[in-house]
Amino acid sequence: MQEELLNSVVKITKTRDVDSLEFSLVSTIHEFIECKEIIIYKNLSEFNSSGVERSASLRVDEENNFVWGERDILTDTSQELASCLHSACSINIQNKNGTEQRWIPVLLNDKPVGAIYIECNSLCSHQQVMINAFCRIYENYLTILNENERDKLTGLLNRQTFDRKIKMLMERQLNDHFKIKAEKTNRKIHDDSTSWLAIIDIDHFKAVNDTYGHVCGDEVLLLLAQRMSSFFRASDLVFRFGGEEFVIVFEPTTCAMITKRLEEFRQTIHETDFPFIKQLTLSIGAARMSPYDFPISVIENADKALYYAKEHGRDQLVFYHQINKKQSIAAKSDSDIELF
Ligand SMILES: Nc1nc2c(ncn2[C@@H]2O[C@H](COP(=O)(O)OP(=O)(O)OP(=O)(O)O)[C@@H](O)[C@H]2O)c(=O)[nH]1
Repeated sequence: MQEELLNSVVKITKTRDVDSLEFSLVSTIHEFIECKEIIIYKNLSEFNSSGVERSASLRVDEENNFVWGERDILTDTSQELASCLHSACSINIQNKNGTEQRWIPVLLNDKPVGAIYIECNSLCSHQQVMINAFCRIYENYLTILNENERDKLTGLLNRQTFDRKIKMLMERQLNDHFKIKAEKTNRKIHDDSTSWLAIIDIDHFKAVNDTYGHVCGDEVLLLLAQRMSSFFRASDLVFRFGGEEFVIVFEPTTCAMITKRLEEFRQTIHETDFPFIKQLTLSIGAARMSPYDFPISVIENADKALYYAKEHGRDQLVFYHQINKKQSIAAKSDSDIELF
């Protein structure tokens, strides 16, 4: 038993990213305690977003099959989960049928950033100690991984995390794509719905630093990052790519919807009063991300669109698929001028 326990600790601490850590914790708890359900919840308000995410989850169905759940953003949470996240205290309910439900808070720097839900038969004291120990190991390791995955200044996901997250997203998208293809006869498909990648770059940021100093520049970056986290959905991934450049990867949606969201954000920032500076403007380059694309080529496309936006007056959103059209229109009007 002791050897098994030690092996489990080795398994948990072997992971190198938060997603694998969550799966490792859930499967380890399940190995030692026969649970009906285990769920890891994330409190998104700790990452400047709203709501609660149901992250890794495992359920045992009526035929005793293990079913891993899909990630989901919850619009409504149970009262017990809400008070566990609010009070940072464990909540335990004993049911009449001999089962129990537990919500154990997960703390990061003393703040409740999530909770672990366990539904199982009544636990003996030895099992309770073990569960609490696993949760604390998870919490300690999460603190280290979180520091590695996030940018120190803004708290957004960092450049290093991008490659791994994007690979996972592309794999998921490809699976969904095949699933949808298989179901195509039964479902109405929005063919325009794909993922999108946008690069958001602050205009003339060097002037902000040069005029008001780096501390003010840092404050502007932090405020903009907070705005991004609260404006976009928690399921959209926001990265600080470096300097004053941010990358957002959007869940599948239509071109019309993504245009509306990005334009609204650009306009909101245009109208926001930042400390010291009168006005901050953004240039945005965006590109479609289909399941068969290489991430590097999607970034290159978004970067070309961003370059076009910078070259053509800044403070605007440009899509990669629009550039050729815009260029041929410009070439046409140039030749029209030459004719006269
Ligand atoms: N305060 C602060 N400044 C940063 C940070 N990282 C990069 N910068 C600054 O960001 C500025 C980027 O300048 P440029 O690449 O010339 O871009 P820009 O002035 O925004 O001009 P355009 O992008 O062409 O509109 C440089 O002055 C960097 O020093 C940071 O973490 N904090």
